[in-house]
Amino acid sequence: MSAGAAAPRGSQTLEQVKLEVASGGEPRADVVRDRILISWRRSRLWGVEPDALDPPYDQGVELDTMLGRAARPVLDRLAAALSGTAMSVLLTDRHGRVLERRVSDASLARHLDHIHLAPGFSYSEEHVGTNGIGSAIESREPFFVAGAEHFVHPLSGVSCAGAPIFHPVSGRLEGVIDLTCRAQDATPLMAILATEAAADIANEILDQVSSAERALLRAFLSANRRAGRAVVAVSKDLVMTNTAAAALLERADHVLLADRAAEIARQGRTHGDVLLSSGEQARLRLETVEGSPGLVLEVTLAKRARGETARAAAPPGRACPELAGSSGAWATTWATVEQCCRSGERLLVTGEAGTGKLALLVAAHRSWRQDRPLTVLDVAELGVDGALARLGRAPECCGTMLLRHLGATDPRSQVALLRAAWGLPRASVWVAATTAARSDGVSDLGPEVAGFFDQVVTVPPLRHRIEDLRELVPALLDRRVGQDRVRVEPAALNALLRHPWPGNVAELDRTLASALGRRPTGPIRLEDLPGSVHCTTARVLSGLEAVERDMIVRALVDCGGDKLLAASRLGISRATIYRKIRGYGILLEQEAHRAD
Ligand SMILES: Nc1ncnc2c1ncn2[C@@H]1O[C@H](COP(=O)(O)OP(=O)(O)OP(=O)(O)O)[C@@H](O)[C@H]1O
Repeated sequence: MSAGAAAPRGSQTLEQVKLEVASGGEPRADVVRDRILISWRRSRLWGVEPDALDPPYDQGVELDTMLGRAARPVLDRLAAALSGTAMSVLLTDRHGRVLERRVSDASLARHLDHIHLAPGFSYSEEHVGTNGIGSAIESREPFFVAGAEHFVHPLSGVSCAGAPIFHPVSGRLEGVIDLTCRAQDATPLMAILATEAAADIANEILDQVSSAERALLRAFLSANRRAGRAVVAVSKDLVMTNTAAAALLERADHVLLADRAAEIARQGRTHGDVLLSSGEQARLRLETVEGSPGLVLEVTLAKRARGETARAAAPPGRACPELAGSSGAWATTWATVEQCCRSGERLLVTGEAGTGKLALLVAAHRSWRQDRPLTVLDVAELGVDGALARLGRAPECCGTMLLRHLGATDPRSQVALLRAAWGLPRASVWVAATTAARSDGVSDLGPEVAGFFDQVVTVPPLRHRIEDLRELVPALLDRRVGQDRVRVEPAALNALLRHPWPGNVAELDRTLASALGRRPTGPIRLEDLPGSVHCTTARVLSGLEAVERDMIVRALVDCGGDKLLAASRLGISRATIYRKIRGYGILLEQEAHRAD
């Protein structure tokens, strides 16, 4: 039986139209189905060649995964039902890599081997062009491709129908279930079967979802029914939002809320405030969920005076005049530091490395105690004995005493240092300390330390106030090369704005220094930025991997984003460069633009 969709329409054959698309032409839309035409255009952009079939192979297929376990009974049922027919069933991961194949017809099995439609091979659109698996992934919908509708000629002998499998709770794409047969045996029922099988697998996943996640889901649904306002559920791996929360929150807020909620919960509180990335101040109500480490949050915007704008409402004070940044989160932090400096309250400043903890304290000193001496004791550099000795001589200092990197020593020594500092006359010496907190908010301080301080403030990581980057970049460049001498081109700025900055402002400063090394007089372009900025992977790379990543980024940039050319320059295969691009999460120029 023929599915009919592959029949040529109009005077041109599908092959002629395809060749026209492959060479950059724009054929009449009525000659080929719209979805197929769009997919052909994507295939051309991926650099897929119509005559070649060269899917990359990765032998590390793992089936003892949530998807593999959920799919097994469905594959068994489907394979039993199709036994004796010339129809195959395949399961792939979310990147189109075949995980499992069931086929009872020996001749079809040989043909599938011939076209590499077998476990380990990737059938993503990026690698083999239009096909039921890769095109279902790209379109996020069931996708049927009949014979000659495949972009590459070697696949025109088969027809396939793929259906995406979505996680029933998080909505994330998990994989694809696909039915493939010889082109002449295709039937429209294939798409229906694949769609039903995908739904069955999603149900199996739901059954597998741990009881903790189910408890979280139940609590989320009940809060959603009850609250009538924005509700968010957060756990280590997932964030669920109701419609009101989805309208209120940006993607960056998800991390922000998860971090802030964990912080509030650690302090044993059920309410807290958070500054959203829009600049709106929001109030959080936390609900712990029995049987789950996840939390359900109700988010309410703080009330504003009529006519007041969000940005004006958020920062309780002005931004620090000496430092770059005017986001609400930064202004709030500065307001606390400034107020403590003014009143002499003893302050502990925590935050991830390089966020600007010391910079804030020094700026506060310059604003309010400029005429008095400033002493910075770096515990990491001086050691406990060195720092204690300097504190012993400190009574002459009637200004500001900053203990930097307090967590660099053990808890007993921390207390010894604080006792010594607390011996300084409070009326004349302002004492503050900084300590690093990891990205999960945990700091290296002993349990007694917080009790020494009047106030504790956490400097938000740069990724939580990423809008400040637009001010930080010119400020940091000015400091290195002088007023307005170098600017950053928009594509490069976009790449900087997309980077998560685990090393915060200090990492941004190093990145700009490295770019200036390449182009001292600017303007700084995308290709001047180090490899780390072009990548989205959160994995910590080994030294060798970092070198390899940088080489690939540089080759891609030199070749104007042409992956094939870059692969031949580097002497690696097309499949390898695609695998590396995906593995390192390398962001190409056109993708950086697309994010605008
Ligand atoms: N808002 C800002 N404007 C301009 N420069 C900044 C700003 N914040 C930080 N910097 C610069 O970034 C670098 C790192 O800042 P700083 O040393 O204060 O961070 P830190 O959080 O104290 O670091 P660590 O965790 O290593 O102790 C410094 O060069 C600092 O001058």
